[in-house]
Amino acid sequence: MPARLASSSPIPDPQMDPLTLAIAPPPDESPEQKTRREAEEQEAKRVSEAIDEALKQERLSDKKKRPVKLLLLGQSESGKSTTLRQFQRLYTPTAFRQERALWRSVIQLNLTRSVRIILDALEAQLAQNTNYYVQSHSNAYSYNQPGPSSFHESRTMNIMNDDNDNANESASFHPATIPFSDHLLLVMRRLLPLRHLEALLMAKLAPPEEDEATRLTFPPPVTHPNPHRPSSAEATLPSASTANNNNNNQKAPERDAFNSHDPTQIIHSCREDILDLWHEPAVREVLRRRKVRLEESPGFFLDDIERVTSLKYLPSEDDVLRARLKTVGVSEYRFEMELSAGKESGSEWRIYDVGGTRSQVPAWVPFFENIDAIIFLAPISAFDQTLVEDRTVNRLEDSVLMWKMICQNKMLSKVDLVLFLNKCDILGSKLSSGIRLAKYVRSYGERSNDVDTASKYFRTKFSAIQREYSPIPRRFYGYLTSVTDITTTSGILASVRDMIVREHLKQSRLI
Ligand SMILES: Nc1nc2c(ncn2[C@@H]2O[C@H](COP(=O)(O)OP(=O)(O)OP(=O)(O)O)[C@@H](O)[C@H]2O)c(=O)[nH]1
Ligand SMILES: [Mg+2]
Repeated sequence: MPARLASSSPIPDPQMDPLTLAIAPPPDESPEQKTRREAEEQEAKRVSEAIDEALKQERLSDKKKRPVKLLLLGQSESGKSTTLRQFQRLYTPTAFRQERALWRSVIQLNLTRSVRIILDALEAQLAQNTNYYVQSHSNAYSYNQPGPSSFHESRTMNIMNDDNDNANESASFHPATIPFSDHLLLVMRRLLPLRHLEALLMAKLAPPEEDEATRLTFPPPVTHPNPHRPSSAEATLPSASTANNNNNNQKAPERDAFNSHDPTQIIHSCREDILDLWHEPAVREVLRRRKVRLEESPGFFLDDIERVTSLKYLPSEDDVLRARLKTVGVSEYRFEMELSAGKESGSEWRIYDVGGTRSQVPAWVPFFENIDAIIFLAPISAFDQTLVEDRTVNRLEDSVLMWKMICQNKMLSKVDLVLFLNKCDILGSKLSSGIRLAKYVRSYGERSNDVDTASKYFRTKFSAIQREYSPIPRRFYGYLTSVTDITTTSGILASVRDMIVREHLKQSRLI
């Protein structure tokens, strides 16, 4: 920008600073010289003002072009990546549909893991059966002695698969045992290869230090010196961020990965046994007694065995939303929002999806800058669960602490907060199965143990924390969600999008 010229002064003041003195008119200036000088000064002033105006316009249009930035926060398994996938499904539907095939391995791993969890529970039960059988024979145990807590709640069952009739008879009175039919034992044996398959898929979809899949596709074949130890860079999720330009990954990774150990083949050949296992009443009883609630766990596909184990299985949109793939690091998803009438800005969006485990929380901070809105997910169904990374911490308490931390963060004081009280579907099934919320959340008191009352109670609590902890008053939007549900989530995301675009536009006009 050119320096502005001082207005004329016929007699220079000797006290003036050197710059003013230098540009002051000469003391002996003639009337013609004065006229010319004043015209030049006018012109310079006009140019200076034009430059100022151009800069202002440029700043304004930069701001208008600024992408809308949305950050997804919340603890691990709260539903951040699922929410991101819902955005993808709604706003880049073609890419989302094309990517479905890539999810097959992850879903196969999810299913295989559920089977392994059942096998583990059955083996533990078998050991317990055997234990009581041995005790009944060593005469060292009286059935009248107090036992484990489930002991008195359980109904009496027989130990089967025992060729000693007398022993079986005496153990049959023990309530902590559950009968295993010969067929069940056979099914368990025949499903053993799935343990190996789980390990094989894990080696492909997760780095060695992780115990869950963290990447969608297999790493490129053998560019790394040791193919069994992928680098940590490879461990980061290839991510939804590449929704529009990820087509290179689409060359059916399974084809080259397992020639002789094709997971699809292996899983398909186990189909009948998996079905038998899942529908066996004794298995359900073992799971019930051991409080293994697979239906409410991430990546549950046991109600879709026939479909998921078919040789031509292609994941549906719903499957992709229900699949579990842990986020490591931060993934960015960019997309163009269709322009609608009257919306001159906010067409480019960037959504940041972060990993939610505790060790990853510090990595969120750099993404707090220039954010338009945050969607914070609190899974309210987790009131009776603890964190995977720290079994001493209750998940609901952790969500509340994290919510306080976000509300009171000064860098975020002007950011709009959207709260998704998520997993309401699981909350509903837990409460209707008889689990009492008040047992875990004392302040819930005598309120009715139903999903409507409970979710509204949580909304009031989270909203009060927001009001109390925000450094300055701000806009807050709270929703009760089940983000795996396509119908309800589409409506909620459309409202959230409209709100964010409206506020983004207002900010652009404030410059
Ligand atoms: N039933 C049900 N399942 C849900 C809901 N939201 C998410 N899930 C499932 O919960 C699992 C975890 O969800 P993610 O979206 O991976 O969780 P995240 O917050 O991204 O977790 P990290 O990546 O570890 O931080 C997935 O299998 C989802 O399908 C919900 O509202 N209801
Ligand atoms: Mg995630």
